[in-house]
Amino acid sequence: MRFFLTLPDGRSFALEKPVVSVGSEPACDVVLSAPGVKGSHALLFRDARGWTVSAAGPDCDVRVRGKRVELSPLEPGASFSLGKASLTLTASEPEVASVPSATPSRLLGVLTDFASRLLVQRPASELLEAALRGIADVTSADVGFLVSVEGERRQVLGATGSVPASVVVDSLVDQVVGSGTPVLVPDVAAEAALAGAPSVLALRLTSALVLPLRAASAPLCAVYLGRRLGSPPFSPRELEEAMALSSLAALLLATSRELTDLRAQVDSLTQRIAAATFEGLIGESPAMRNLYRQVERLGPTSLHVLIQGETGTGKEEVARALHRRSGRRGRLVAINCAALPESLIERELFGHARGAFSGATSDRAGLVEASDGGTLFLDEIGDMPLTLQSRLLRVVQEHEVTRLGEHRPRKVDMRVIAATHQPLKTLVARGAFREDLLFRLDEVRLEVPPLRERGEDVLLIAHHVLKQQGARARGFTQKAAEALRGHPFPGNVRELVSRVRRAAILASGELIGVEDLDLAADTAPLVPLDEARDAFVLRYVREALARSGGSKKEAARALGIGLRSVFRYLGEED
Ligand SMILES: Nc1ncnc2c1ncn2[C@@H]1O[C@H](COP(=O)(O)OP(=O)(O)OP(=O)(O)O)[C@@H](O)[C@H]1O
Repeated sequence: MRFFLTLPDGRSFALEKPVVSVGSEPACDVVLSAPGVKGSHALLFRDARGWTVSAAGPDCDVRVRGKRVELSPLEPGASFSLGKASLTLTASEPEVASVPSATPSRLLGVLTDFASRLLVQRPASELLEAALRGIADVTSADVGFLVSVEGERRQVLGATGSVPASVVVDSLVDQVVGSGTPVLVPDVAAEAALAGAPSVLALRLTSALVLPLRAASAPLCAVYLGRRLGSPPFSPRELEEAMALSSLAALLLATSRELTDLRAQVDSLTQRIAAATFEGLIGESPAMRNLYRQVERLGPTSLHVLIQGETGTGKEEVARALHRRSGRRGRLVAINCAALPESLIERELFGHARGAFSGATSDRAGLVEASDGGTLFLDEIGDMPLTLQSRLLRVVQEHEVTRLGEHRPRKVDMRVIAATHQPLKTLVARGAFREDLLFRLDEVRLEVPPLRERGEDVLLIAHHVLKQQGARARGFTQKAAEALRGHPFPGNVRELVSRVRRAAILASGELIGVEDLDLAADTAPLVPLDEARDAFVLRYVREALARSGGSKKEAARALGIGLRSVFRYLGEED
Protein backbone atom coordinates (compact mmCIF):
# COMPACT_ATOMS: atom_id res chain seq x y z
CA MET A 1 0.00 0.00 0.00
CA ARG A 2 1.34 3.45 -0.94
CA PHE A 3 0.13 6.60 0.76
CA PHE A 4 -0.28 10.10 -0.67
CA LEU A 5 -1.16 13.49 0.64
CA THR A 6 -3.56 15.39 -1.57
CA LEU A 7 -2.83 19.09 -1.34
CA PRO A 8 -5.39 21.98 -1.66
CA ASP A 9 -4.30 22.61 -5.28
CA GLY A 10 -4.99 18.96 -6.20
CA ARG A 11 -1.34 17.88 -6.32
CA SER A 12 -0.49 14.52 -4.80
CA PHE A 13 2.58 14.03 -2.60
CA ALA A 14 3.83 10.45 -2.13
CA LEU A 15 4.54 9.71 1.54
CA GLU A 16 7.77 7.75 1.16
CA LYS A 17 9.56 8.74 4.33
CA PRO A 18 8.47 7.54 7.76
CA VAL A 19 8.29 11.15 8.95
CA VAL A 20 7.10 13.99 6.71
CA SER A 21 7.17 17.66 7.71
CA VAL A 22 4.54 20.10 6.45
CA GLY A 23 4.72 23.90 6.63
CA SER A 24 5.34 27.11 4.73
CA GLU A 25 9.17 26.94 5.03
CA PRO A 26 11.01 25.67 1.95
CA ALA A 27 12.91 23.21 4.18
CA CYS A 28 9.68 21.25 4.83
CA ASP A 29 8.99 18.07 2.87
CA VAL A 30 5.57 19.39 1.87
CA VAL A 31 5.56 23.16 1.34
CA LEU A 32 2.11 24.77 1.78
CA SER A 33 1.37 28.43 1.45
CA ALA A 34 -2.06 29.16 2.80
CA PRO A 35 -3.35 31.53 5.48
CA GLY A 36 -2.67 30.29 9.01
CA VAL A 37 0.05 27.81 7.94
CA LYS A 38 3.20 28.27 10.05
CA GLY A 39 6.81 27.77 8.89
CA SER A 40 6.92 24.31 10.40
CA HIS A 41 3.30 23.44 11.07
CA ALA A 42 2.80 19.68 11.37
CA LEU A 43 4.47 16.31 11.15
CA LEU A 44 2.98 13.20 9.63
CA PHE A 45 4.54 10.01 10.81
CA ARG A 46 3.98 6.35 10.24
CA ASP A 47 4.18 3.47 12.67
CA ALA A 48 2.87 -0.08 12.62
CA ARG A 49 -0.74 1.17 12.98
CA GLY A 50 -0.67 3.66 10.12
CA TRP A 51 -0.27 7.41 9.71
CA THR A 52 -0.67 10.03 12.43
CA VAL A 53 -0.73 13.81 12.18
CA SER A 54 0.84 15.90 14.93
CA ALA A 55 0.94 19.68 15.48
CA ALA A 56 4.57 20.92 15.39
CA GLY A 57 3.91 23.46 18.18
CA PRO A 58 1.23 24.72 20.56
CA ASP A 59 0.21 27.55 18.20
CA CYS A 60 -0.12 25.33 15.13
CA ASP A 61 -3.77 24.87 14.31
CA VAL A 62 -4.37 21.24 13.21
CA ARG A 63 -7.96 20.03 12.89
CA VAL A 64 -9.42 16.61 12.15
CA ARG A 65 -13.17 16.49 11.46
CA GLY A 66 -13.28 20.18 12.49
CA LYS A 67 -11.87 19.46 15.95
CA ARG A 68 -8.51 20.94 17.01
CA VAL A 69 -6.00 18.18 17.83
CA GLU A 70 -2.41 17.90 18.94
CA LEU A 71 -2.08 14.34 17.71
CA SER A 72 -4.53 12.25 15.75
CA PRO A 73 -4.38 8.99 13.80
CA LEU A 74 -5.47 9.30 10.18
CA GLU A 75 -7.45 6.65 8.33
CA PRO A 76 -6.88 6.40 4.58
CA GLY A 77 -9.30 8.90 3.01
CA ALA A 78 -9.29 11.15 6.10
CA SER A 79 -9.22 14.91 5.58
CA PHE A 80 -7.64 17.34 7.97
CA SER A 81 -6.73 21.00 7.97
CA LEU A 82 -3.61 22.97 8.75
CA GLY A 83 -4.61 26.61 9.20
CA LYS A 84 -6.88 27.30 6.21
CA ALA A 85 -5.38 24.53 4.07
CA SER A 86 -7.30 21.32 3.73
CA LEU A 87 -5.45 18.06 2.99
CA THR A 88 -6.42 14.42 2.49
CA LEU A 89 -4.54 11.20 3.17
CA THR A 90 -5.13 8.74 0.35
CA ALA A 91 -3.93 5.21 -0.22
CA SER A 92 -3.44 3.20 -3.36
CA GLU A 93 -2.18 -0.25 -4.26
CA PRO A 94 1.24 -0.11 -5.91
CA GLU A 95 1.07 -0.61 -9.66
CA VAL A 96 3.74 -3.30 -9.60
CA ALA A 97 3.82 -6.23 -7.26
CA SER A 98 6.17 -5.39 -4.47
CA VAL A 99 9.00 -7.61 -3.38
CA PRO A 100 8.18 -9.01 0.01
CA SER A 101 10.19 -6.90 2.42
CA ALA A 102 12.93 -8.61 4.35
CA THR A 103 11.48 -11.42 6.38
CA PRO A 104 12.32 -11.18 10.07
CA SER A 105 14.65 -14.16 9.82
CA ARG A 106 16.63 -12.56 6.98
CA LEU A 107 16.88 -9.28 8.90
CA LEU A 108 17.77 -11.19 12.02
CA GLY A 109 20.50 -13.05 10.13
CA VAL A 110 22.08 -9.80 8.98
CA LEU A 111 21.78 -8.25 12.46
CA THR A 112 23.38 -11.32 14.06
CA ASP A 113 26.19 -11.14 11.54
CA PHE A 114 26.75 -7.45 12.39
CA ALA A 115 26.76 -8.21 16.12
CA SER A 116 29.25 -11.05 15.73
CA ARG A 117 31.55 -8.73 13.80
CA LEU A 118 31.48 -6.34 16.72
CA LEU A 119 32.91 -9.10 18.87
CA VAL A 120 35.56 -10.29 16.45
CA GLN A 121 37.54 -7.33 15.24
CA ARG A 122 37.86 -7.24 11.47
CA PRO A 123 39.53 -4.68 9.23
CA ALA A 124 37.26 -1.77 8.27
CA SER A 125 37.29 -2.85 4.59
CA GLU A 126 35.85 -6.24 5.54
CA LEU A 127 33.18 -4.64 7.70
CA LEU A 128 32.15 -2.34 4.87
CA GLU A 129 31.90 -5.27 2.46
CA ALA A 130 29.79 -7.16 4.96
CA ALA A 131 27.56 -4.13 5.49
CA LEU A 132 26.98 -3.80 1.76
CA ARG A 133 26.23 -7.50 1.34
CA GLY A 134 23.83 -7.39 4.31
CA ILE A 135 21.94 -4.35 3.06
CA ALA A 136 21.77 -5.66 -0.52
CA ASP A 137 20.50 -8.99 0.77
CA VAL A 138 17.79 -7.52 3.01
CA THR A 139 16.54 -5.22 0.22
CA SER A 140 16.80 -7.95 -2.47
CA ALA A 141 18.82 -5.59 -4.64
CA ASP A 142 19.98 -6.88 -8.04
CA VAL A 143 23.14 -4.79 -7.79
CA GLY A 144 24.83 -3.02 -4.95
CA PHE A 145 28.03 -1.11 -4.55
CA LEU A 146 29.70 1.10 -2.04
CA VAL A 147 31.47 4.33 -2.95
CA SER A 148 33.69 6.32 -0.61
CA VAL A 149 33.73 10.05 -1.15
CA GLU A 150 36.65 12.16 0.00
CA GLY A 151 36.51 15.62 -1.58
CA GLU A 152 36.76 15.01 -5.29
CA ARG A 153 38.05 11.49 -4.80
CA ARG A 154 35.62 8.63 -5.17
CA GLN A 155 36.39 4.99 -4.91
CA VAL A 156 34.33 1.84 -5.22
CA LEU A 157 35.08 0.00 -1.99
CA GLY A 158 32.98 -3.04 -2.71
CA ALA A 159 30.30 -4.38 -5.01
CA THR A 160 27.98 -7.36 -5.18
CA GLY A 161 28.96 -7.92 -8.81
CA SER A 162 31.04 -6.20 -11.43
CA VAL A 163 30.59 -2.45 -11.43
CA PRO A 164 31.88 -0.21 -14.23
CA ALA A 165 34.17 2.60 -13.08
CA SER A 166 31.86 5.25 -14.60
CA VAL A 167 29.24 4.75 -11.88
CA VAL A 168 31.24 6.67 -9.28
CA VAL A 169 30.67 9.95 -11.11
CA ASP A 170 26.98 9.78 -10.62
CA SER A 171 24.41 12.46 -9.93
CA LEU A 172 22.60 10.18 -7.44
CA VAL A 173 25.79 9.66 -5.45
CA ASP A 174 26.33 13.46 -5.59
CA GLN A 175 22.85 14.09 -4.31
CA VAL A 176 23.19 11.71 -1.35
CA VAL A 177 26.66 12.90 -0.45
CA GLY A 178 25.59 16.53 -0.76
CA SER A 179 22.48 16.24 1.37
CA GLY A 180 23.48 13.39 3.68
CA THR A 181 19.98 11.96 3.21
CA PRO A 182 18.88 8.88 1.26
CA VAL A 183 17.30 8.96 -2.16
CA LEU A 184 14.66 6.50 -3.33
CA VAL A 185 13.81 6.37 -7.02
CA PRO A 186 11.00 3.87 -7.46
CA ASP A 187 10.82 4.35 -11.22
CA VAL A 188 13.96 5.62 -12.93
CA ALA A 189 12.19 6.06 -16.26
CA ALA A 190 9.79 8.57 -14.71
CA GLU A 191 12.65 10.82 -13.61
CA ALA A 192 13.95 12.51 -16.73
CA ALA A 193 16.97 13.91 -14.93
CA LEU A 194 18.10 10.46 -13.87
CA ALA A 195 17.40 8.47 -16.97
CA GLY A 196 20.81 9.35 -18.38
CA ALA A 197 22.79 8.91 -15.17
CA PRO A 198 25.92 6.77 -15.72
CA SER A 199 24.91 4.28 -13.04
CA VAL A 200 21.40 3.86 -14.43
CA LEU A 201 22.68 3.30 -17.96
CA ALA A 202 25.68 1.15 -17.10
CA LEU A 203 23.77 -1.10 -14.75
CA ARG A 204 20.47 -1.04 -16.70
CA LEU A 205 18.49 -0.03 -13.61
CA THR A 206 14.77 0.46 -13.31
CA SER A 207 14.73 1.47 -9.63
CA ALA A 208 17.45 2.80 -7.33
CA LEU A 209 18.03 3.35 -3.65
CA VAL A 210 21.09 5.29 -2.49
CA LEU A 211 21.94 5.77 1.20
CA PRO A 212 24.62 7.62 3.09
CA LEU A 213 26.88 5.66 5.45
CA ARG A 214 28.96 7.77 7.76
CA ALA A 215 31.08 6.38 10.56
CA ALA A 216 32.37 9.07 12.89
CA SER A 217 35.45 10.66 11.31
CA ALA A 218 35.66 8.14 8.47
CA PRO A 219 35.05 9.39 4.92
CA LEU A 220 31.42 9.46 3.90
CA CYS A 221 30.28 6.47 1.88
CA ALA A 222 27.25 5.96 -0.30
CA VAL A 223 25.54 2.59 -0.51
CA TYR A 224 24.03 2.29 -3.97
CA LEU A 225 21.37 -0.37 -4.55
CA GLY A 226 19.64 -1.05 -7.82
CA ARG A 227 16.93 -3.21 -9.35
CA ARG A 228 16.65 -4.23 -12.98
CA LEU A 229 13.83 -4.90 -15.39
CA GLY A 230 11.55 -7.63 -14.06
CA SER A 231 12.09 -6.71 -10.43
CA PRO A 232 9.59 -4.48 -8.63
CA PRO A 233 10.66 -1.00 -7.52
CA PHE A 234 12.17 -0.35 -4.13
CA SER A 235 9.58 0.54 -1.51
CA PRO A 236 9.71 3.10 1.33
CA ARG A 237 9.73 0.16 3.76
CA GLU A 238 12.88 -1.19 2.15
CA LEU A 239 14.37 2.26 2.37
CA GLU A 240 13.68 2.26 6.12
CA GLU A 241 15.21 -1.18 6.62
CA ALA A 242 18.25 -0.26 4.57
CA MET A 243 18.69 2.96 6.56
CA ALA A 244 18.45 1.10 9.86
CA LEU A 245 21.12 -1.33 8.70
CA SER A 246 23.28 1.46 7.33
CA SER A 247 23.13 3.24 10.72
CA LEU A 248 24.09 0.02 12.47
CA ALA A 249 26.92 -0.54 10.04
CA ALA A 250 28.12 3.03 10.73
CA LEU A 251 28.15 2.25 14.44
CA LEU A 252 30.03 -0.96 13.77
CA LEU A 253 32.61 0.91 11.74
CA ALA A 254 32.98 3.65 14.33
CA THR A 255 33.59 1.06 17.05
CA SER A 256 35.99 -0.83 14.84
CA ARG A 257 37.87 2.38 14.07
CA GLU A 258 38.04 3.29 17.76
CA LEU A 259 39.41 -0.14 18.58
CA THR A 260 41.92 0.03 15.75
CA ASP A 261 43.03 3.48 16.91
CA LEU A 262 43.29 2.24 20.48
CA ARG A 263 45.37 -0.75 19.40
CA ALA A 264 47.65 1.43 17.31
CA GLN A 265 48.03 3.79 20.24
CA VAL A 266 48.82 0.93 22.62
CA ASP A 267 51.33 -0.53 20.14
CA SER A 268 53.08 2.77 19.66
CA LEU A 269 53.12 3.40 23.41
CA THR A 270 54.54 -0.08 24.03
CA GLN A 271 57.34 0.69 21.59
CA ARG A 272 57.91 4.10 23.18
CA ILE A 273 57.98 2.55 26.66
CA ALA A 274 60.52 -0.04 25.52
CA ALA A 275 62.72 2.70 24.08
CA ALA A 276 62.27 4.84 27.20
CA THR A 277 63.13 2.17 29.77
CA PHE A 278 66.44 2.27 31.56
CA GLU A 279 67.17 -0.23 34.30
CA GLY A 280 63.52 -0.40 35.39
CA LEU A 281 63.01 3.35 35.17
CA ILE A 282 60.57 4.60 32.56
CA GLY A 283 60.82 8.06 31.04
CA GLU A 284 61.83 9.77 27.85
CA SER A 285 61.77 13.38 29.11
CA PRO A 286 65.02 15.30 28.80
CA ALA A 287 65.29 15.36 32.60
CA MET A 288 65.13 11.56 32.82
CA ARG A 289 67.45 11.02 29.84
CA ASN A 290 69.93 13.25 31.56
CA LEU A 291 69.58 11.17 34.72
CA TYR A 292 70.16 7.94 32.76
CA ARG A 293 73.36 9.40 31.29
CA GLN A 294 74.62 10.29 34.76
CA VAL A 295 73.79 6.84 36.12
CA GLU A 296 75.61 5.25 33.17
CA ARG A 297 78.66 7.40 33.82
CA LEU A 298 78.71 7.07 37.61
CA GLY A 299 77.63 3.45 37.84
CA PRO A 300 81.06 1.80 37.39
CA THR A 301 82.90 4.30 39.64
CA SER A 302 83.30 3.77 43.37
CA LEU A 303 82.13 7.30 44.22
CA HIS A 304 79.53 7.61 46.97
CA VAL A 305 76.32 9.11 45.61
CA LEU A 306 73.68 11.28 47.25
CA ILE A 307 70.30 11.02 45.54
CA GLN A 308 67.99 13.90 46.14
CA GLY A 309 64.35 14.21 45.12
CA GLU A 310 60.81 14.60 46.37
CA THR A 311 59.11 11.66 47.97
CA GLY A 312 58.06 8.90 45.57
CA THR A 313 60.13 10.15 42.62
CA GLY A 314 62.03 6.88 42.25
CA LYS A 315 65.18 7.48 44.31
CA GLU A 316 65.39 3.83 45.33
CA GLU A 317 64.98 2.77 41.71
CA VAL A 318 67.86 5.08 40.79
CA ALA A 319 70.00 3.55 43.55
CA ARG A 320 69.26 0.08 42.19
CA ALA A 321 70.10 1.23 38.66
CA LEU A 322 73.43 2.59 39.92
CA HIS A 323 74.16 -0.70 41.66
CA ARG A 324 73.32 -2.77 38.58
CA ARG A 325 75.57 -0.54 36.48
CA SER A 326 78.39 -0.75 39.03
CA GLY A 327 79.44 -4.26 38.11
CA ARG A 328 80.03 -4.92 41.82
CA ARG A 329 79.59 -8.61 42.58
CA GLY A 330 77.94 -8.10 46.00
CA ARG A 331 74.34 -7.28 46.83
CA LEU A 332 72.53 -3.98 47.25
CA VAL A 333 71.53 -3.84 50.91
CA ALA A 334 68.94 -1.20 51.79
CA ILE A 335 67.83 0.33 55.06
CA ASN A 336 65.22 3.03 55.61
CA CYS A 337 66.52 5.31 58.33
CA ALA A 338 63.09 6.89 58.84
CA ALA A 339 61.28 3.63 59.40
CA LEU A 340 63.20 2.24 62.41
CA PRO A 341 63.88 3.51 65.95
CA GLU A 342 67.46 4.52 66.72
CA SER A 343 68.42 1.39 68.67
CA LEU A 344 67.21 -0.88 65.91
CA ILE A 345 69.00 1.05 63.16
CA GLU A 346 72.21 0.70 65.13
CA ARG A 347 71.88 -3.07 65.56
CA GLU A 348 70.70 -3.55 62.00
CA LEU A 349 73.49 -1.51 60.46
CA PHE A 350 76.48 -2.44 62.55
CA GLY A 351 75.60 -5.93 63.82
CA HIS A 352 76.46 -7.16 67.28
CA ALA A 353 78.43 -9.65 69.32
CA ARG A 354 76.74 -12.28 71.46
CA GLY A 355 75.66 -10.70 74.78
CA ALA A 356 76.05 -7.12 73.53
CA PHE A 357 72.54 -6.42 74.82
CA SER A 358 69.80 -8.48 76.38
CA GLY A 359 68.45 -10.79 73.73
CA ALA A 360 71.70 -10.86 71.71
CA THR A 361 72.04 -14.62 71.96
CA SER A 362 74.51 -14.96 69.10
CA ASP A 363 77.00 -12.99 67.02
CA ARG A 364 75.35 -11.27 64.11
CA ALA A 365 76.73 -9.37 61.14
CA GLY A 366 74.99 -6.06 60.32
CA LEU A 367 73.86 -4.67 56.99
CA VAL A 368 77.15 -2.86 56.48
CA GLU A 369 78.98 -6.19 56.46
CA ALA A 370 76.23 -7.72 54.31
CA SER A 371 76.93 -5.07 51.69
CA ASP A 372 80.62 -6.06 51.47
CA GLY A 373 81.50 -6.20 47.79
CA GLY A 374 78.21 -4.50 46.94
CA THR A 375 76.23 -1.36 47.73
CA LEU A 376 74.80 -0.01 50.99
CA PHE A 377 71.67 2.04 50.29
CA LEU A 378 70.73 4.40 53.10
CA ASP A 379 67.24 5.67 52.38
CA GLU A 380 65.96 8.81 54.12
CA ILE A 381 69.47 9.58 55.38
CA GLY A 382 68.17 12.92 56.72
CA ASP A 383 66.39 10.95 59.44
CA MET A 384 69.53 9.17 60.61
CA PRO A 385 69.87 9.96 64.35
CA LEU A 386 72.77 12.31 65.05
CA THR A 387 74.35 9.88 67.51
CA LEU A 388 74.66 7.23 64.81
CA GLN A 389 76.01 9.62 62.23
CA SER A 390 79.54 9.60 63.66
CA ARG A 391 79.64 5.78 63.58
CA LEU A 392 78.42 5.90 60.05
CA LEU A 393 81.04 8.48 59.13
CA ARG A 394 83.72 6.03 60.23
CA VAL A 395 82.23 3.33 58.03
CA VAL A 396 82.10 5.62 55.03
CA GLN A 397 85.52 7.13 55.64
CA GLU A 398 87.57 4.16 56.82
CA HIS A 399 85.62 1.37 55.13
CA GLU A 400 85.50 -0.54 58.40
CA VAL A 401 82.76 -1.45 60.84
CA THR A 402 82.79 -2.51 64.47
CA ARG A 403 79.93 -4.69 65.70
CA LEU A 404 78.15 -3.65 68.92
CA GLY A 405 79.94 -5.25 71.85
CA GLU A 406 83.17 -5.72 69.90
CA HIS A 407 86.27 -3.57 69.65
CA ARG A 408 87.90 -5.10 66.61
CA PRO A 409 86.96 -3.27 63.40
CA ARG A 410 86.27 -5.35 60.29
CA LYS A 411 87.17 -4.19 56.80
CA VAL A 412 84.32 -3.77 54.37
CA ASP A 413 84.43 -2.89 50.71
CA MET A 414 81.15 -1.26 49.90
CA ARG A 415 79.86 1.75 48.06
CA VAL A 416 77.38 3.97 49.86
CA ILE A 417 74.38 5.46 48.12
CA ALA A 418 72.22 7.69 50.28
CA ALA A 419 68.86 9.22 49.42
CA THR A 420 66.83 12.00 50.90
CA HIS A 421 63.89 14.28 50.17
CA GLN A 422 65.16 16.81 52.74
CA PRO A 423 67.58 19.65 52.06
CA LEU A 424 70.58 18.29 53.98
CA LYS A 425 72.30 21.68 54.01
CA THR A 426 69.42 23.10 56.03
CA LEU A 427 69.68 20.15 58.42
CA VAL A 428 73.40 20.88 58.79
CA ALA A 429 72.62 24.55 59.52
CA ARG A 430 70.12 23.43 62.18
CA GLY A 431 72.71 21.10 63.69
CA ALA A 432 70.65 18.04 62.87
CA PHE A 433 73.12 16.59 60.35
CA ARG A 434 76.91 16.31 60.46
CA GLU A 435 78.60 18.40 57.84
CA ASP A 436 81.56 16.02 57.52
CA LEU A 437 79.20 13.13 56.85
CA LEU A 438 77.38 15.21 54.24
CA PHE A 439 80.68 15.91 52.44
CA ARG A 440 81.54 12.22 52.45
CA LEU A 441 78.16 11.10 51.14
CA ASP A 442 77.84 13.95 48.68
CA GLU A 443 80.79 13.03 46.46
CA VAL A 444 78.36 13.25 43.58
CA ARG A 445 74.76 14.25 43.67
CA LEU A 446 71.92 13.04 41.51
CA GLU A 447 68.65 14.97 41.37
CA VAL A 448 65.55 12.94 40.57
CA PRO A 449 63.04 15.36 39.03
CA PRO A 450 59.46 15.52 40.29
CA LEU A 451 56.96 13.76 38.03
CA ARG A 452 55.18 17.02 37.10
CA GLU A 453 58.35 18.12 35.29
CA ARG A 454 58.59 15.01 33.15
CA GLY A 455 55.93 15.83 30.54
CA GLU A 456 54.62 12.79 28.69
CA ASP A 457 56.45 10.38 31.02
CA VAL A 458 53.31 10.39 33.17
CA LEU A 459 51.40 8.68 30.37
CA LEU A 460 54.17 6.21 29.59
CA ILE A 461 54.39 5.11 33.21
CA ALA A 462 50.58 5.00 33.49
CA HIS A 463 50.35 2.72 30.43
CA HIS A 464 53.15 0.53 31.71
CA VAL A 465 51.40 0.07 35.07
CA LEU A 466 48.12 -0.71 33.30
CA LYS A 467 49.78 -3.37 31.20
CA GLN A 468 51.50 -4.87 34.23
CA GLN A 469 48.13 -5.13 35.98
CA GLY A 470 46.78 -7.24 33.14
CA ALA A 471 43.57 -5.22 33.45
CA ARG A 472 40.67 -5.30 31.00
CA ALA A 473 41.21 -1.61 30.31
CA ARG A 474 43.91 -1.07 27.74
CA GLY A 475 44.16 2.68 27.66
CA PHE A 476 42.89 6.02 28.90
CA THR A 477 40.19 8.32 27.55
CA GLN A 478 41.43 11.59 26.10
CA LYS A 479 40.10 13.41 29.15
CA ALA A 480 41.76 10.99 31.56
CA ALA A 481 45.08 11.39 29.73
CA GLU A 482 44.73 15.18 29.94
CA ALA A 483 43.86 14.98 33.64
CA LEU A 484 46.93 12.82 34.25
CA ARG A 485 49.12 15.30 32.40
CA GLY A 486 47.65 18.21 34.35
CA HIS A 487 47.71 16.69 37.83
CA PRO A 488 50.59 18.00 40.00
CA PHE A 489 51.24 14.58 41.61
CA PRO A 490 52.51 15.65 45.01
CA GLY A 491 53.17 11.95 45.71
CA ASN A 492 55.03 11.64 42.38
CA VAL A 493 55.43 8.23 40.70
CA ARG A 494 54.23 6.35 43.77
CA GLU A 495 50.94 8.28 43.67
CA LEU A 496 50.60 7.71 39.93
CA VAL A 497 51.21 3.97 40.28
CA SER A 498 48.61 3.58 43.02
CA ARG A 499 46.01 5.73 41.20
CA VAL A 500 46.37 3.69 38.01
CA ARG A 501 46.29 0.37 39.87
CA ARG A 502 43.07 1.36 41.63
CA ALA A 503 41.53 2.68 38.42
CA ALA A 504 42.42 -0.54 36.59
CA ILE A 505 40.33 -2.45 39.11
CA LEU A 506 37.43 0.02 39.04
CA ALA A 507 37.18 0.61 35.28
CA SER A 508 34.63 -1.54 33.53
CA GLY A 509 35.39 -0.76 29.89
CA GLU A 510 38.31 -0.71 27.50
CA LEU A 511 39.33 2.78 28.59
CA ILE A 512 40.00 4.29 31.99
CA GLY A 513 38.08 7.52 32.57
CA VAL A 514 38.77 10.58 34.73
CA GLU A 515 36.29 9.36 37.34
CA ASP A 516 38.15 6.03 37.68
CA LEU A 517 41.34 7.96 38.44
CA ASP A 518 39.55 10.17 40.94
CA LEU A 519 41.08 13.16 39.24
CA ALA A 520 38.00 15.26 38.44
CA ALA A 521 39.33 18.81 38.37
CA ASP A 522 36.33 20.23 40.20
CA THR A 523 36.98 18.15 43.30
CA ALA A 524 40.29 19.93 43.89
CA PRO A 525 40.06 22.47 46.71
CA LEU A 526 40.01 26.06 45.52
CA VAL A 527 42.98 28.26 46.36
CA PRO A 528 43.28 32.05 46.04
CA LEU A 529 43.63 33.11 42.40
CA ASP A 530 47.09 34.62 42.84
CA GLU A 531 48.34 31.40 44.38
CA ALA A 532 46.82 29.33 41.59
CA ARG A 533 48.29 31.67 38.96
CA ASP A 534 51.77 31.52 40.50
CA ALA A 535 51.62 27.74 40.77
CA PHE A 536 50.54 27.48 37.14
CA VAL A 537 53.27 29.85 35.92
CA LEU A 538 55.93 27.93 37.83
CA ARG A 539 54.67 24.61 36.51
CA TYR A 540 54.52 25.94 32.96
CA VAL A 541 58.02 27.39 33.08
CA ARG A 542 59.36 24.12 34.51
CA GLU A 543 57.57 22.21 31.78
CA ALA A 544 59.16 24.48 29.13
CA LEU A 545 62.52 23.92 30.78
CA ALA A 546 62.00 20.15 30.76
CA ARG A 547 61.10 20.23 27.06
CA SER A 548 64.11 22.33 26.18
CA GLY A 549 66.40 19.83 27.84
CA GLY A 550 67.16 22.18 30.72
CA SER A 551 68.21 25.15 28.57
CA LYS A 552 66.81 28.29 30.16
CA LYS A 553 67.61 30.28 27.03
CA GLU A 554 65.55 27.96 24.85
CA ALA A 555 62.74 27.84 27.39
CA ALA A 556 62.66 31.66 27.46
CA ARG A 557 62.46 31.73 23.67
CA ALA A 558 59.66 29.16 23.59
CA LEU A 559 57.70 31.08 26.21
CA GLY A 560 58.29 34.43 24.55
CA ILE A 561 59.79 35.97 27.71
CA GLY A 562 63.20 37.22 28.69
CA LEU A 563 65.87 35.05 30.28
CA ARG A 564 65.71 37.12 33.47
CA SER A 565 61.99 36.38 33.78
CA VAL A 566 62.70 32.64 33.57
CA PHE A 567 65.10 32.96 36.50
CA ARG A 568 62.58 35.08 38.38
CA TYR A 569 59.72 32.63 37.89
CA LEU A 570 61.94 29.78 39.00
CA GLY A 571 62.86 31.75 42.09
CA GLU A 572 66.55 31.68 41.15
CA GLU A 573 69.12 34.47 41.02
CA ASP A 574 70.51 35.13 37.55
N1 LIG B 1 60.69 6.24 36.34
C1 LIG B 1 59.92 5.27 36.86
N2 LIG B 1 59.31 4.42 36.05
C2 LIG B 1 58.49 3.47 36.54
N3 LIG B 1 58.24 3.28 37.83
C3 LIG B 1 58.85 4.09 38.70
C4 LIG B 1 59.72 5.13 38.26
N4 LIG B 1 60.15 5.79 39.33
C5 LIG B 1 59.58 5.21 40.40
N5 LIG B 1 58.81 4.18 40.03
C6 LIG B 1 57.99 3.35 40.94
O1 LIG B 1 57.39 4.27 41.86
C7 LIG B 1 57.37 3.75 43.17
C8 LIG B 1 58.17 4.67 44.10
O2 LIG B 1 59.55 4.65 43.75
P1 LIG B 1 60.73 4.71 44.84
O3 LIG B 1 60.40 3.90 46.05
O4 LIG B 1 62.00 4.39 44.13
O5 LIG B 1 60.63 6.25 45.20
P2 LIG B 1 61.46 7.02 46.31
O6 LIG B 1 61.78 8.34 45.75
O7 LIG B 1 62.61 6.16 46.76
O8 LIG B 1 60.36 7.14 47.45
P3 LIG B 1 60.59 7.68 48.97
O9 LIG B 1 60.90 9.12 48.85
O10 LIG B 1 59.26 7.45 49.59
O11 LIG B 1 61.71 6.86 49.53
C9 LIG B 1 57.97 2.36 43.06
O12 LIG B 1 56.89 1.45 42.88
C10 LIG B 1 58.80 2.42 41.80
O13 LIG B 1 58.94 1.15 41.18
